[in-house]
Amino acid sequence: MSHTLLLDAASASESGALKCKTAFSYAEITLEEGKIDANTSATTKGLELKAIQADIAKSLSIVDAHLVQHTYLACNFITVADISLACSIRAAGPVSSSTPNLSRWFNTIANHPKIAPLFGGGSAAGAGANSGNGAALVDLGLQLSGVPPPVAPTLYKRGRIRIKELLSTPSLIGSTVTVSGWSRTTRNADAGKLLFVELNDGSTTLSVQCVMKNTSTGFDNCKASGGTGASFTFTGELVESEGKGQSCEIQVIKGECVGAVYGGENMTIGGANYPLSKKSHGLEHLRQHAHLRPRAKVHAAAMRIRHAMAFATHKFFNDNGFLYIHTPIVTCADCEGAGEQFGITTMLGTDPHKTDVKVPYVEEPKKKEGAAEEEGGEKKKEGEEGGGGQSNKAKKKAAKKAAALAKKAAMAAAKGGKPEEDPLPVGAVDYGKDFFGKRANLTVSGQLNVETHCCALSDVYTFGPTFRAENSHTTRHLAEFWMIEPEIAFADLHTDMDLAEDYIKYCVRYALECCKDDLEFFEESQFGEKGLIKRLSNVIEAPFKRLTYTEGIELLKKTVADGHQFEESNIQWGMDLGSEHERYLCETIFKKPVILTDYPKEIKAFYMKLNPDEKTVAAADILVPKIGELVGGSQREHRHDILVDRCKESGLEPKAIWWYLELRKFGTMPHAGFGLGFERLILFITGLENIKDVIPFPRTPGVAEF
Ligand SMILES: NC(=O)C[C@H](N)C(=O)O
Repeated sequence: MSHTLLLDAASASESGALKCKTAFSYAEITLEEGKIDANTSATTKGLELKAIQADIAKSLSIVDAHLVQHTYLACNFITVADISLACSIRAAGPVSSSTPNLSRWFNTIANHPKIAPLFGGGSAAGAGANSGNGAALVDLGLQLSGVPPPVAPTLYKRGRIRIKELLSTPSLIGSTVTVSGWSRTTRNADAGKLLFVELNDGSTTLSVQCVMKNTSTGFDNCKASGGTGASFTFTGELVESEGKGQSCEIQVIKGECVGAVYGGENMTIGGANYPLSKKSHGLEHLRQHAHLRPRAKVHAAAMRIRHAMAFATHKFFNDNGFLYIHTPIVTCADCEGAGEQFGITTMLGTDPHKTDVKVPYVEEPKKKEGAAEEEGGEKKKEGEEGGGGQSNKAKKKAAKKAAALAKKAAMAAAKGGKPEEDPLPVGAVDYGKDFFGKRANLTVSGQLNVETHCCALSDVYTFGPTFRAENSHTTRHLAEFWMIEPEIAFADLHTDMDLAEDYIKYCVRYALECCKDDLEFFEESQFGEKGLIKRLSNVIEAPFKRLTYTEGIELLKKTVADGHQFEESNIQWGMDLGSEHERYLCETIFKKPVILTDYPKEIKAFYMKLNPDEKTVAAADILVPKIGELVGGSQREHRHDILVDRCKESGLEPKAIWWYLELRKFGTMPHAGFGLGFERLILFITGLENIKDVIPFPRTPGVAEF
């Protein structure tokens, strides 16, 4: 591994402190034998062994300090820097107990499923290290998408440092730094000669204390800030803190109150009417101030985890060779067939107070002069058809024509071709005159669209907002929510669920590794969950329980027979399980995530593959403690004729999705996919209870204020 490459990778790290003199020469020094490897550069050879060892120890302690706040060396994922240093350390011998973070990091790298076999099980003292094996690197997946360029900001940095970086870089102690953010609290001391500002910039749940003396530039301006919520920029020296509960603080040289809080009477400076004052607020109060709630620790932590999970999602799928497909938000197909879509139209105009809005409707067909003649020579005088009157003969003819058209459309649909449109009933809203020329809706799922790309690009996923106009008032439903929907080619339900389980476990592992501070916050918070980190750790340790719907029903029946009461205790095969049943299975019976498969076809969507028993479909739901259903997926019905039948059985017009049916005509193949509700994943990870608290601006019936 080239040193230059390694140093480049390391310099992409947030901490420049990694660029020490010989840290990366470590690879080439056999410490145990006390001699210098023959490949070592001349410069290194020239150094005294003792000096080298001291330098290495110092370098490793810097790396160790860096790893207090970072999972990996350079990025939030394994890079070439981690692999190379891990290979070197493995070659050199056990990691010293004086560098516990390095030891934790090494174990993480060495136990990575792709690296562990190369490391002979992950022990630093084990045999069989193969740090320079090209084939092994191919196996690591590094070649699949190439190695991304290092993130090396040159233009946008603004000379300020984020508080997370500041608090995790001990080498900054003694240097001059600039921070910007919002005050959590401000406090005067020493008869007004000192000002303490607890500053947070959203990069971490922690704040940094900024101490201003009356001799610092901008003291009076900062003192008149109005307190909690004001925005500041401070420049000063980072020093070790004497106070309890914080490692360092900033002795401010120059401060500026950028935006004061005008929460006093008549918009004067003051905190009286600032809605997010210092005291702790309930979640409902925060929801009512959705524009300010990112300032609250609980929402900020939820948003950081939301970001991390979005990033982890893209990373997981990208690194497994999936392509991200942007499926449309406007659609004319109803994927779930549940009639719960939001329609969109431009026919109402843009002025909400306009009084003369007229929605076009389908009128009775008017007879044109000459047209009647063509159709039967019944020429009428102008005005005769006024009032909607048609002669019996004309009516019959129109009906005959409509019937013929309908037959033609049905035939075309059955064959899978693009049908001609049916004539609309008189009086129906004429969406033909609307923007898209037909009724359009906000999508309820990207699945049908993403399947088209699966049928060419193999493994794909979509991740975007979806909309359901259900009148649900629960803590688990939103009218606008985000869904991740992968679709895999040449795959059955079993592989589909393997993917879902891997993906969920990856997200949990990612959160445990990269969102430690925020998870600890939720563990402690009154709104979070005691034992959260343990619950999450358990999720990744054991396989999810898999059983069929039929087996699940039997277990629930037994539960009722044994005396347990559900709100719905009449458990019957064929019923749609309620959240109480789903939660009982995973929380009480199995105490872990449960994958329930093979549901009755009547309660599932038309596109799910009919099983050989012809009663059930190859569907699967993943039920998790606290939430209930987190994932819903299926193997898709890829046989054309059966799909058309299932479509009709479900009361859907095959012709409305003629293009979807055509996929089964041209090179069909087994494929499968699932949908995971993103907000439910965030509830699962944070331990929060209400879905409205894990999305910036929740949309529920009657609520779209912000
Ligand atoms: N992609 C999927 O399988 C998700 C499914 N269409 C749903 O909306 O729940």
